[in-house]
Amino acid sequence: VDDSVKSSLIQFLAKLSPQNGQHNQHLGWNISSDPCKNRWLGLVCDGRNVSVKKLFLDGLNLSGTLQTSFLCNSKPLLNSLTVLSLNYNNISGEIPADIDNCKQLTRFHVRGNKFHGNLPSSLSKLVNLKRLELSDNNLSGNLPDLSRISGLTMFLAENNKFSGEIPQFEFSNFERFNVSFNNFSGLIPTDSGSYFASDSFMGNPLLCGDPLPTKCLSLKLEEVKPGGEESKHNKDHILMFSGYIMIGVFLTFIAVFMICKRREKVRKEDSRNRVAAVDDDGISSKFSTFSLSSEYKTSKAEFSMLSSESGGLSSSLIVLTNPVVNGLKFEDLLKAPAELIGRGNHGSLYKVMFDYGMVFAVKRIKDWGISSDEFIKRMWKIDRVKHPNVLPPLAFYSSDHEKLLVYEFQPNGSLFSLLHGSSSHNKNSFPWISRLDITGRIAKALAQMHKGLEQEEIAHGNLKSSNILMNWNMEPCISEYGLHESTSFRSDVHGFGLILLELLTGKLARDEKGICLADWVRTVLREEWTAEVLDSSLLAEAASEERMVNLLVVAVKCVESSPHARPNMDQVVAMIDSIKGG
Ligand SMILES: Nc1ncnc2c1ncn2[C@@H]1O[C@H](COP(=O)(O)OP(=O)(O)OP(=O)(O)O)[C@@H](O)[C@H]1O
Repeated sequence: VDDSVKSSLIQFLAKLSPQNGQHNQHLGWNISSDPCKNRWLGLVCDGRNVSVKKLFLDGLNLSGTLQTSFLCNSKPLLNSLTVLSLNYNNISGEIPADIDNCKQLTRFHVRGNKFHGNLPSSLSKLVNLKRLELSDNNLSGNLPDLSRISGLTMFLAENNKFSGEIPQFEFSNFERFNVSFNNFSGLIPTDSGSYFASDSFMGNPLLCGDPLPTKCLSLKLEEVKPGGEESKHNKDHILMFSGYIMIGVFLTFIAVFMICKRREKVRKEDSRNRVAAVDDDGISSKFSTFSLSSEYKTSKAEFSMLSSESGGLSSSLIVLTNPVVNGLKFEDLLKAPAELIGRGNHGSLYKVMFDYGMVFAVKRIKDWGISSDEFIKRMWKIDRVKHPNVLPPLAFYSSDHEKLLVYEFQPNGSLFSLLHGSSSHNKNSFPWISRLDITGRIAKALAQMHKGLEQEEIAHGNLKSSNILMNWNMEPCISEYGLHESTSFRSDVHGFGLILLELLTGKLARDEKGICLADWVRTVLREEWTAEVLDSSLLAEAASEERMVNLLVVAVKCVESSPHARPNMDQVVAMIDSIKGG
């Protein structure tokens, strides 16, 4: 990477972190190293490690100003940068107009900062933009004509002070849309109501039309022609329109008031039902609930962590295993706003957010008959074995009835979502070389965990692609190690084999009809040993088919029906190393 790019990046970060260079140090950004080869944190490069593609600087407590000129006036950075993500910091000032020089941007995220002022009209020139996230700032004024950006699929702008009309976006393309709690006015664009519920529009007193309950009669104005007798009608209509607006405002206030009252009632009932927790110092604290405004096309539930399933915690032993949590208290965790992001066979997963920008993933384990003491011992044993590609729990809570694990939230999704999620249609972005790299890293991490926990006989127990998370650097991290009851190392090998098959075939580990991928691959290969099973996007690459087939052989060994016929993870690592070297 050019020296000019390095120095632009460093200056860009320095403006975001004005007090001192602590962030540069913390993230390893220094002019004598290479951003790609030396893996500067928060930065993702292209596969050849020559250009900087993505910047993820979320939740770092950055408090300066955004000086996009360092990125967007600097060649070749302005042509390579596709993602600029600065969510959950304290950045102030305005969004600079020269951002439009970063023509390749597909994602621009500044949620949860202190930006103010109008959005620059140049933002609408970012024609490659897919996701724009501006929520929870003090931004104001009219929106620029963002409907010009035809590929936009996500627009989140709730909790700002935007005014004027909502542009006529192509709502059918949108996965997420939210403009609630602003000062938008006028008619909600037609069709939007069929894609998004009232939650996406509420809290704008002058907004009317479907899907809000406030009926909108502004269309009548357009029917009035100017001049003569009609101008009297015109005035009448304007008066009538103002009357309707007043009624609309009144109704909206009533609706918002009723919703607040209902929430208050639910909150009171919840806290009454909950048991007061007593922490290690004997301090009593009540749990309270929050709920975030829903912004999902699919109706995703959002909760405080304990609002949905808790029957009350019977004990309050907390063990923090990692100082990264910055003195976080258990009750802080319970009080913070939380969003339920998954309910699997072995429990639920919540995304928990704090005011100061830390975001955690909290796993609540379901139906595991292990005693609290046993669980605590097990967690300490697991905590002793570390690998950079294994996500360690930061803290945990254990009672006989309740077991919670706190992890750092990983913003880039899982290997599962990368392979099968909505954005996975562009398989070119997941080339063979990255897939091979991921398999090598997971295999090594798993081998090390198996070796370190051999005596204790603690395996992962539920290895699958949704438990492989992509960290800020888009490196894979094994999550939820050892959280399962009956486990064996050879069943982890089977799980790993299935992940290899998913990576090689691009198919789900179990399809909609319940057919296991391992069975399907075995059936096809029994007929004829063929590369037909491989993901077509891999075959389309000019990469070595021989290496893919060799990896397929490893995968098939790993998913042997008899556990004894499977290799151990050390053997798997050796096989993958020889494929990589070959
Ligand atoms: N630390 C994390 N950061 C971000 N996302 C996470 C984190 N941990 C898990 N997830 C994601 O949250 C979703 C739900 O996780 P969860 O572990 O509850 O489900 P699961 O792995 O499908 O089921 P289970 O492990 O219970 O069988 C998954 O898509 C997973 O990839």
